[in-house]
Amino acid sequence: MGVLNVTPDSFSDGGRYTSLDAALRQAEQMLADGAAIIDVGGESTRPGAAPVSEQQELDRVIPVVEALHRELDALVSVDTSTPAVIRACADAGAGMINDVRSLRRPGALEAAAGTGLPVCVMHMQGEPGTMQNDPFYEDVTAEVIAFLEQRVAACVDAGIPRDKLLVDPGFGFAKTVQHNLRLLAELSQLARLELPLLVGLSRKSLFGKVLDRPVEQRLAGSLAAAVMCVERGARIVRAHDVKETVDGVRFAHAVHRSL
Ligand SMILES: Nc1nc2[nH]c(S[C@@H](C(=O)O)c3ccccc3)nc2c(=O)[nH]1
Repeated sequence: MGVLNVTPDSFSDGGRYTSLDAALRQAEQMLADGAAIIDVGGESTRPGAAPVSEQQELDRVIPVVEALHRELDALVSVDTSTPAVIRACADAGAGMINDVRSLRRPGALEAAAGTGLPVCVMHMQGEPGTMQNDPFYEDVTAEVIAFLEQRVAACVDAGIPRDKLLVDPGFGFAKTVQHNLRLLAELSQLARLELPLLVGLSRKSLFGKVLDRPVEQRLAGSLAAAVMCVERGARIVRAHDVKETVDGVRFAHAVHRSL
């Protein structure tokens, strides 16, 4: 899953793709590099980021989704929590909803159910603006699993078939370094959910803290983590550096096929 940030303040490519043409070129490159999905995000979930209005999010995301669908026929995932954006993106040709808030906003469950699209639900405590203020867990892995089970049940109750759901532990969302490391070490336990596992670690501050690397020097750490996640059952890896990540994942698969 290649990351296409169309927010002016997304931390790793700060607004480089605000122009539609640049976004298309980047998406085309990621597909050529082996991405199966392009994840389009119009709301920066950076801690402390200014909230984006619904219209701003629509203006950023819809033209990109339409162009990706029309020009590249790509499987487009939309990183949004906003019901109006969920509906508009489905109409514009999006193929998947990726909501870091797990459809907890009022109307989001109904909007997602109405689109018939696959949905990824992700663990996060609280909101991006405050989530890193001293997050606490008795057992982070058990609590992430319980949260995901609860969101899966809410989606099924809202009419989203279970076979349209994916789960994601939400690395870097409301978690300390220790929480993230523990969650990765115990990632195999999420197999209990019996749903496809999506992970997103690419270039996150976790690598800055553990490896003391700035965001532009986190490829090695991100690749190590991607391979570790695949070895522990991850089926989709959300990444900025698609070409390199695809090679790492392909190599991990080759090793597993030898068994
Ligand atoms: N499903 C799924 N969707 C995601 N969207 C993101 S935004 C994140 C980033 O690093 O891109 C981010 C976090 C904080 C600030 C900026 C960007 N992370 C995930 C993830 O881990 N899983």
